Amino acid sequence: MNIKLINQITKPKENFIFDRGRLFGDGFFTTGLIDSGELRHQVEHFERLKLSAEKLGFSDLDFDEIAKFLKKAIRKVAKAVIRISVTRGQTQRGYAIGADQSSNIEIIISPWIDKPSIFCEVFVANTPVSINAYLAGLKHLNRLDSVLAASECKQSNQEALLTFDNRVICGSRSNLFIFQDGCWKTPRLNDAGVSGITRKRILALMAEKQIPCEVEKISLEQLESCQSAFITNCLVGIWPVAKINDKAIATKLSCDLQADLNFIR
Ligand SMILES: C=C(O[C@@H]1C=C(C(=O)O)C=C[C@H]1N)C(=O)O
Repeated sequence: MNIKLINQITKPKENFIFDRGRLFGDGFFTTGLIDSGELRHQVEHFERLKLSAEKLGFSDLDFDEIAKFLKKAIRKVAKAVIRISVTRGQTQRGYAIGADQSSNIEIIISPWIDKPSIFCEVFVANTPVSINAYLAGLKHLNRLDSVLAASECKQSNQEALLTFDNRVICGSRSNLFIFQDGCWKTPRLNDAGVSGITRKRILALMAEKQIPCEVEKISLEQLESCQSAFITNCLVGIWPVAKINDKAIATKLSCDLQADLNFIR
């Protein structure tokens, strides 16, 4: 544990690390896969960053410059996980946003670790999802609900599902698809959850191949009675579910869909 004192009364010029992202979660991010020196689906990742910047009022970001920096930073990276975080930069104390904000962009490259097993197991977390219709869909830095839900997992092949008011919204680090009543379904994210890049790609591929998929409210009862399910994010791609709340479920439909979409993460 580290304790640090930043006393701006006795040392007003002390170099402080009042980064708004660290202090208030004032920022957003995206996580992706570097393959052969390139960020896979970079266009979609940058679209997401631009959408977050616009929604949260970040006006000083030059995405061409970020792309140039990124290209140089990852050009020799064979395979890794990348996280691009944007915060509203340094601040004086207090929530109000100063006029002279200068965003901080942090690019973290971490070792690639593939999913630990072919199938995953999901369960309904005790931690409820955070509800906020204005922030819904954004991959902003306020991730405490995901942190607490993920801490409920006992094994690396588990995913905790975040719910609210009998609705399943998403996983702590993923989106969810279920097959129920003859159709694929994924939760509507109008008041919570993260609109994942992989989720968006799969919805587009399904539409292109005329595979029906509804974006709608999904109840706990629908989750428990579904015929198949999978979770998605940029690192796992499509991860078929073999157990829901410790009850075995068929994986064939999810595996077949992966083949039908010719899906590559
Ligand atoms: C939280 C990050 O990324 C998310 C978390 C995971 C994970 O825990 O496996 C994977 C992808 C993202 N949804 C991050 O710090 O990169």
